[in-house]
Amino acid sequence: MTVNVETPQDKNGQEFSWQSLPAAQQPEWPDAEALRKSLADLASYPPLVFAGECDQLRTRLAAVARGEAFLLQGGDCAEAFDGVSADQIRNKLKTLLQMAVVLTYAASVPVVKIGRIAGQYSKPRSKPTETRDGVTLPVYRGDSVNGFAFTPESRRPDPERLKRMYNASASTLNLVRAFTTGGYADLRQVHAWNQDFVRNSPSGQRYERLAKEIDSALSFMNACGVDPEEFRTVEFFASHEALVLDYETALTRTDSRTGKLYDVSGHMVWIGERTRQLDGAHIEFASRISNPIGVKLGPTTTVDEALTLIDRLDPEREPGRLTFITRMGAGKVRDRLPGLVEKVTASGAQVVWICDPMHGNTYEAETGHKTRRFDDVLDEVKGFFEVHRALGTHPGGIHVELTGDDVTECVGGGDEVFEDDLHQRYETACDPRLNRSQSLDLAFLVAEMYRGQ
Ligand SMILES: O=C[C@H](O)[C@H](O)COP(=O)(O)O
Ligand SMILES: C=C(OP(=O)(O)O)C(=O)O
Repeated sequence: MTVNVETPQDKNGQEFSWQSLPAAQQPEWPDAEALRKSLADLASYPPLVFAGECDQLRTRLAAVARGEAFLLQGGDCAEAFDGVSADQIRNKLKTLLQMAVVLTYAASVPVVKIGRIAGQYSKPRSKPTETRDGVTLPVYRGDSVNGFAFTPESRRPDPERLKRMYNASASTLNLVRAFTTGGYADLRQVHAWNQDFVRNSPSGQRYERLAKEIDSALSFMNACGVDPEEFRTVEFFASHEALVLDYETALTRTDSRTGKLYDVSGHMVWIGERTRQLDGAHIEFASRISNPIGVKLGPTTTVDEALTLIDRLDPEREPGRLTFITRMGAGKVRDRLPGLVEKVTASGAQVVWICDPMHGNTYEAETGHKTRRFDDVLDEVKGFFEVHRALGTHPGGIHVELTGDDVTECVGGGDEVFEDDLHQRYETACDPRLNRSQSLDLAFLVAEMYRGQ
């Protein structure tokens, strides 16, 4: 399978259709010539993923849409260039693998695994600027655009960063591929993933008990002569928000097999709540590429918007093409979700429904930290399951912001973090993430809900 490397114009040398439409949340690059050079370089770089892999993911997501599998999508709120280290990548992957094992074993369902990884470097923001002690600077928009440090130099958008994003994504993906296919993700390693964790965490101990059961099952199968390849490697996909369209456009290429466009910066990309305007560039972009697409749906989404998004993004009604990632908030999910699911289902579309229980549940703690309560996260997932149960539709998965490190960014969980603890390890560059223990807690609770479904 090959993908041609073409410049980011269509075959007639014209701009792509989305390039003339209004695009929300784009950086104001101060140096047009530097931007042009960066994008020309990016357009000459090899693809990060192959079109055939994106198609494979679409097939897996079709199984989720049919109710035969569950999607686990998770990772950092914002990846950072200085987070591209073997330890950090391994910890994130380990957490996702442990969650997937819990879900697969405890809920007896195949789990499709997608990281918010190897490309999640750009952030939409509520305000274009940030003010501290009377000084106002451009807001941090992710490492792909500017620096987190609060100085004029650091906050100046720099298009060289787009190339750093490509390189950081390439290194990350390379290591992820090595971990998932090179022995680390072998199911016989279920204990090893937990080794540094088990002694001091209730969820780690619970996981250890489950790992022992898996071990016995594996030994039994081995004794019976069953040792399939699926136990040795893990299929893992990369996703990010397609936000900075200059970058995504430079990585959009024509698949030589089919002549179709693919965004080869990640297997799946999603369009965020702040950029899903029906007449905007992001939706037009998503409608032209053939990757599996996600769209975030917040509590103000109308049925008409959802149906129009389906017409625009999934005109062929192809299961696996479109994933709706709902992020209503714990207090609204039971009220806002049923109408959408009911009308979309009645329209005949077979989308994947997954729940992002993070973005509708953010609040500011008294300490000034942006945080989320584990109980709210859990309650939104519960509400999501309740709605789908009542309508007889499939609760297809979860989309979570998490890290493999023991940060203190969200409050609650079995190994409880209190608001007063938030300052201890508050390391996110944008929104608060579940730490490893909270992520495992969530996986166990979601597995119970799924079984109950
Ligand atoms: O991750 C989501 C958004 O980028 C984030 O919630 C925006 O945060 P802000 O409201 O601090 O700009
Ligand atoms: C910005 C994000 O979410 P939303 O678009 O739902 O606010 C995100 O998932 O990083």
